[in-house]
Amino acid sequence: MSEVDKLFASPISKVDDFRFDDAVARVFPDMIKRSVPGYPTIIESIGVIAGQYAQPGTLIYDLGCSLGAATQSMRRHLPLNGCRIIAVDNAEAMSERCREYLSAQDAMLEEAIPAEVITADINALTLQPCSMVVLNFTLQFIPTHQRLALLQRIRKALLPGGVLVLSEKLNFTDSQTQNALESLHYAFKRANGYSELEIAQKRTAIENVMRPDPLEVHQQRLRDAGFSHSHLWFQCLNFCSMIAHT
Ligand SMILES: Nc1ncnc2c1ncn2[C@@H]1O[C@H](C[S@+](CC[C@H]([NH3+])C(=O)[O-])CC(=O)[O-])[C@@H](O)[C@H]1O
Ligand SMILES: O=C(O)C(=O)Cc1ccccc1
Repeated sequence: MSEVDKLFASPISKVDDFRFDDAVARVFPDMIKRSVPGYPTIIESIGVIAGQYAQPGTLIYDLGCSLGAATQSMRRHLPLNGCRIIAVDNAEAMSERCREYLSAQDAMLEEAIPAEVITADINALTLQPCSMVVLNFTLQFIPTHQRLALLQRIRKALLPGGVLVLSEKLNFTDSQTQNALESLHYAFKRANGYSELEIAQKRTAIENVMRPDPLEVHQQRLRDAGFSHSHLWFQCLNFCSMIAHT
């Protein structure tokens, strides 16, 4: 269903800001796997984390679900325990394809917990009581000044014992660390077949729309949002994932 990402392979006279449009949606599985070190491990582990923390009979949110990779993983790992997943994305190109992928999964799995896809802005969505929320590389696309309010709403919706899985690209305040890990990230992309031109043009496309924070900023913001404890459970180069507890 998915194609090879060649979106930035030819010279572009003026690189536009990155958007989750139809062209991106078509190549997204290939793009994210070749761009985010550790992505397959994170996706698989989100299913394992759901197995540990999703409470029977409750709701799980996958916010900024793209094509629903995290939702699919949770459905592979969770028993039929009365849980239900709501996957949300405001990009129609993504949410429409996400519905198709989940229907294909329905046909593959004999029984899976129900999953519904909503096309909506997660900043405007009323969150119902839930035991787990996934923000897998989504918060970095939310304008910085709106991030705390979103985390506060997630914290309020979570039931006692509930968790947030927050995966993000990281920035480092120490320039030596920043340069070393950024350079290794570009080496990772080259090793996955991206050219210097593709790396440079993609970098220009995302620089105004994706703004990574340092780990300490995330940890303080999670505390400010009311989470009692958060910890890193995964890091590969400048990409990480955290679990925040109610
Ligand atoms: N305000 C918003 N409301 C809803 N969706 C949004 C918003 N802003 C951005 N998005 C959506 O967040 C997703 C970010 S991709 C997530 C990968 C996925 N989680 C995965 O597990 O494969 C990460 C990446 O491409 O690096 C896109 O689909 C956006 O449309
Ligand atoms: O490609 C990059 O450099 C990234 O940081 C990750 C990414 C992956 C998919 C869409 C946008 C950004």
